[in-house]
Amino acid sequence: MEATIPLLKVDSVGIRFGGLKAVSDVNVELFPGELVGLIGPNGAGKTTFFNLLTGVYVPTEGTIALNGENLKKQPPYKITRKGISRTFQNIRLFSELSVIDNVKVAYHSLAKHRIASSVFRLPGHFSGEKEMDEKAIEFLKIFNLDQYKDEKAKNLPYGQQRRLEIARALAANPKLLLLDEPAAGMNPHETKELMNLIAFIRKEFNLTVLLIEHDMSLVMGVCERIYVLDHGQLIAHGKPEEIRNDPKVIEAYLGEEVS
Ligand SMILES: Nc1ncnc2c1ncn2[C@@H]1O[C@H](COP(=O)(O)OP(=O)(O)OP(=O)(O)O)[C@@H](O)[C@H]1O
Repeated sequence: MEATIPLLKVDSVGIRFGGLKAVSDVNVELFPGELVGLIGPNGAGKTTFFNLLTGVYVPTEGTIALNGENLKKQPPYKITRKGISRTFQNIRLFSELSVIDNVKVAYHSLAKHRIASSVFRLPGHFSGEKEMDEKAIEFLKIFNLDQYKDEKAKNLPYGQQRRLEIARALAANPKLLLLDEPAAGMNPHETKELMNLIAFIRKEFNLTVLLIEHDMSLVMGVCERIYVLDHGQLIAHGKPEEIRNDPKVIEAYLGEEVS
């Protein structure tokens, strides 16, 4: 089932902020095609871990390798080019740009570092604006957003903005997609649709997906494996049923719903 060579290998990674070990001695392996959850109580270090994977923070200890290549000290735009894309806990769209331009920005982030300013210039691998538009509309169609392509991103309802963020991340052609609470603020119907969509794009684009999510039943329902962080350390990892019954996880979530 699992390939023997991990797509992502995180070895004893950690980072300190002053006296606080926000992430400490974390080991994670993701294999091609997996859909894996990263859970943990508030302040456990989940978003910091994503920031380490994407070059926003440089680890103070340990190594991160994508397809065997060490990513240490690579800036975020280079890591995106190498195949790691993400969404953010708090939506970070270019709110004044149109929906389609928000997707096209992803192509430019592949071509060069100057993102917002370069929206109307052409990266080398597209022969023209028309081809770029067509490709962007293909992505928007997958997320049922094509009819809003000329709307400013800020005018979309919240759930659609969240979907647009994923469309943009996907347009950067990732191997590994990191989703930081993609269903936050969505109603149960939108959440279910989103999870189906994530399952669909994973297959369609041969993605590996690492998903931070607070909704336990959702994580347990869609993820094949789950890592659990608490106070910056991994306290458990395994299949959903193993995680659900793990005493350390239950203790970390004391008072919260685990299943
Ligand atoms: N840039 C920073 N400087 C100082 N402390 C930070 C910084 N970024 C994160 N932290 C701290 O690191 C710890 C982990 O934060 P992080 O946001 O990664 O947790 P989280 O698991 O994503 O939490 P939540 O579920 O609430 O989003 C927290 O104590 C946070 O205050």
